[in-house]
Amino acid sequence: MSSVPSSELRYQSGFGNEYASEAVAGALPQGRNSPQRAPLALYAELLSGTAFTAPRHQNRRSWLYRRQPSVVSGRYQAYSQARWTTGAERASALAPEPMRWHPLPLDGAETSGADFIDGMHTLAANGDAEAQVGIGSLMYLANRSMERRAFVNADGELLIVPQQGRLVITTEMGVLHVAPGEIALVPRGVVFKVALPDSDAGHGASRGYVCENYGAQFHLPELGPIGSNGLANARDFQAPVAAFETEPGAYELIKKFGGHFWIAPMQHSPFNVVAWHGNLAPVKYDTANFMTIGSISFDHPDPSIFTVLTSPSDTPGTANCDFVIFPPRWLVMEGTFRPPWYHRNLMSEFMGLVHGEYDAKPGGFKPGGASLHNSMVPHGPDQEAFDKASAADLKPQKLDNTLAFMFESRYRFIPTTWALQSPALDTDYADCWAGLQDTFKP
Ligand SMILES: O=C(O)Cc1cc(O)ccc1O
Ligand SMILES: [Fe+2]
Repeated sequence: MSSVPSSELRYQSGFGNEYASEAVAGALPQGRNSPQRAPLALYAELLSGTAFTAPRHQNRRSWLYRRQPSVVSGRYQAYSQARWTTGAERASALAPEPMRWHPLPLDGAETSGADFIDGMHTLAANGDAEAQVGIGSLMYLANRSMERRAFVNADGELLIVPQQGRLVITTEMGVLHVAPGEIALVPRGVVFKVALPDSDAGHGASRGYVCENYGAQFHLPELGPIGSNGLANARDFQAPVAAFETEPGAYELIKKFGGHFWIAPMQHSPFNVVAWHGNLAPVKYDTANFMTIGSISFDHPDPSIFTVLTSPSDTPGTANCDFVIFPPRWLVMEGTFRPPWYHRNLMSEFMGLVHGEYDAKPGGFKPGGASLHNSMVPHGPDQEAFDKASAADLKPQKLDNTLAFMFESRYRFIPTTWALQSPALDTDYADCWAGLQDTFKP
């Protein structure tokens, strides 16, 4: 990729703004998108991530100026990736139980020789990609970089949350370096590949979480009374600068299309975009830049104050998916039980832990694990957390060195058969609440 050393990597700042970048000076047409002959004998190609007629504030599209248009590729054949399923599997009734998975093993059969695509596993999903509704909650376990192999997803955008191992995400629009603690968002239809520099250097497998969003694109939440600053600030999102590969030779392009996988040979690199402009772009974001807001008086606020990105549904305020983080923060609430309350919610909650401890489950929820509390399934702090927080001296306390997150959806998540049969399923999860005795003192 015009091999850019990471120290020289540059990014464009912002979320959903009009970016513009050229890897070769003069490659971007000026004053129009589609001149009779594009500069430098490039082909102009439009990539739209929304309908042409989507309202202006939601409309996302970019113009790519490339050495050959995307349509130049070999024919597609079926490709097998049985662990990456799409949408809700409804084969059997699902018990209304809280569910949890231990960290998926990094040295298991799933990982060996797998790259980011082959190592993807759907744990739970809802909705239907054809209907452009719902999300999948996935985990990748991989130890091999994608080299002359690229991927494109027609079924949704991918929100990538690395948990172990850095990622180098080469996209048509340039390169993103993404480390645990950071996230990346790759729009539907953008071709990319993922290299695993830590795995390549012998530091073991790479693992992380992915939200495959079949619905409306993620955008920043409204801030309401918070005002014009705070939470994830648009400025802290980083889009790549244009870069293209120069090495000749063949590629494989894997495509996810209608829940099925396809593979086509290409005689050239799909990373051949010399310049681009527009507001549809992959981005990365460092969660360390999240301006966290909390209660400075009393009570535990709703976790919606931790929303980084939201994918709306057609019911206002009732998201297809909210991406919510639980970052390091101070707890200062007075006269308050500080961890999450016991609760039953309309919304369904899939959670993961990047590192550290989660305050509602200090022992049982491990980095690389996952939990699922579907709509109206009761849950809350485990006994250890309840006992500690009920007796705690309420001086200011820093929850440090931690990053949990939640994919929260209005639609119930259906775990996959693979996830239900996995040895990582924590069949004793509900025991963490079993000791909460009736201590009523009338
Ligand atoms: O269940 C959970 O751990 C997630 C969560 C956290 C919180 O602070 C409030 C509500 C909620 O669902
Ligand atoms: Fe919850």
